Amino acid sequence: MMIVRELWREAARFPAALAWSTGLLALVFLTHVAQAVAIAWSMSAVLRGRPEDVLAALALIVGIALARTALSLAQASAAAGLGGRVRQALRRRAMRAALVPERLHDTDARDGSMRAALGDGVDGTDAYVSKYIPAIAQVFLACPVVVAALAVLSPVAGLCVAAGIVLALLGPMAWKRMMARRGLDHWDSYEDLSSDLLESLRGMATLRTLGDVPGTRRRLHSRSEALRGATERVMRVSLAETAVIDFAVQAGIVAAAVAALGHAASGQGPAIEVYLILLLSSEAFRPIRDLSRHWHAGFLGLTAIPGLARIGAFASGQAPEGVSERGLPESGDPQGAASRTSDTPAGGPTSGPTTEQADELRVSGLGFRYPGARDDVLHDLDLTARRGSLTAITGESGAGKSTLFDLVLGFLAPDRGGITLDGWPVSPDDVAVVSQRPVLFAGSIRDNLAVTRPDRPDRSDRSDEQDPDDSDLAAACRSAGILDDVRRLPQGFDTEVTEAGTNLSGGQRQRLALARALLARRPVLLVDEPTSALDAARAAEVVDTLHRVARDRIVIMISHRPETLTGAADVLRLDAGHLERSAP
Ligand SMILES: Nc1ncnc2c1ncn2[C@@H]1O[C@H](COP(=O)(O)OP(=O)(O)OP(=O)(O)O)[C@@H](O)[C@H]1O
Repeated sequence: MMIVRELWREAARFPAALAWSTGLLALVFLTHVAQAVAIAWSMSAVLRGRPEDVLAALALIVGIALARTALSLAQASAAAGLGGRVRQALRRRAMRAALVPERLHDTDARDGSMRAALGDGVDGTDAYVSKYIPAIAQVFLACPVVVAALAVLSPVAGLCVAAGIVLALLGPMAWKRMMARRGLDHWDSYEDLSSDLLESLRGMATLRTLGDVPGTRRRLHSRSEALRGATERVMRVSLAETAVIDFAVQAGIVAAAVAALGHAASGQGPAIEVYLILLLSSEAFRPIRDLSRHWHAGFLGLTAIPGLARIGAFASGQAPEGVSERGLPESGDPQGAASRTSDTPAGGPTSGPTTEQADELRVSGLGFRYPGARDDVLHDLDLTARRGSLTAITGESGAGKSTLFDLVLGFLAPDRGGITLDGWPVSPDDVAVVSQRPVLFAGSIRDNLAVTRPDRPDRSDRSDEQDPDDSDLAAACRSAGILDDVRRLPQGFDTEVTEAGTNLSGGQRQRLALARALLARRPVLLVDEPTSALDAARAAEVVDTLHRVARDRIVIMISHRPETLTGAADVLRLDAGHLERSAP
């Protein structure tokens, strides 16, 4: 018997479902015991030449079998419900923990590991939660009752069966540590393979141009060999546990059979008692056999527990179900976190702007150092960006420009100083951003644009061509210089964008991202290298757009291209974390 505390705690968050599933399992077990009694009765009736008792016993056996079928179906459904609710809670919690700004800066986190933990890792817990936990409860509810009944019939048989049960439960604990270690190895190998596979798929074009496809194939092959080896080692330990349990079960049954024969030979009671000792001693081990079966089926999944703990899937406290640890209902969008991508408004689509317009964004005495770094990235930065004209920031690679943006967006918290908007601390809801590498999602162009709007219509309510907001979309696209491109597409705003926007050019992606940010109607717009993917003519158009946009909102642009700096009210140069004014 193995106790995985994290999963017990999770299952206990659904006490009604757990009790229902366990109760039904106990009833199913009761039908097995009742059937054993009925069989013993029918056999002794045959022996005593009582055909009417034989018929009655057979009818009882059939009735019990039918009842068991119905109970087993209900139990399977209850167990699936319990497992499903626990998986849903784990996934929801893990997503909430994963989709936070801090993760953008977690250099250790790999997307493949996260995908593996959220997918297979969470699913892997199902067998333990839905089958193994109720089976353990069944052992403690049912076995003592049957052992007590056996002890009444034959104390020796009762003792033998009790000893077998104790050995079956405690024996496997002897190598619990080894199991945990091998389980950890297995999950690490699995995560490594998943991460490498995802990275290879994403970077296939680069790998091909670098001529590293065979090398990648070899790397993946060695990862998958490592996983195979780890899986075999894990399964060997799991099989050893099954062997110990089987040994204890068989030894217990044989010893009880010997006791039953002794009982018969000494003529201590009627034949039905001998049959009962034989049949009940076998039934006493049924919950143990179930336990062993479910353990073996679910053990591989349990190796994901450390990975799930790493990504924050387990509840830290004991908040009642339906209420998260932060006191928020566990439903709906995880705090808008999913929407906080690098080119959406920092507050998520549903929060909306706090104010449509503001006059001044002020950065005062801002200092920041990355955790574990030796030096500050930004040193006592002062900067004021005003509505009405564009503020440009330039500087060498690594000077700290993106870090400054992340601080304004609330993705990072300053160590010193602060950032205010018209005198108030800036909120993520005030800021929209267009990043260097805009992220587009699979869906139509309309969906990609509407993702940022506070008044985003429900997809299901949309009547495609007559969408009343099309004028807004068109205006934003015109301002971002992408409207003509969209109109030239076969289905206009309804043209499907493939995953990551790969069916659009880099410049089109950037201009769509700009249109999306404009639609967010936030008082502050941060733009990171908006022209890096554009030719000179397009770049000039986008910069003109930004100048226009800057008339009624605060716009800060990072740019390396000197020609884009012309006309900016303020051009600031970041040099190793220090800000200095530079000639436009
Ligand atoms: N998550 C992180 N952990 C530790 N150091 C980091 C992290 N992100 C960035 N840095 C470091 O902080 C410094 C500033 O990085 P930042 O990305 O802000 O520069 P940048 O001016 O935007 O560069 P670029 O123009 O190349 O985008 C760099 O030295 C970088 O190595």
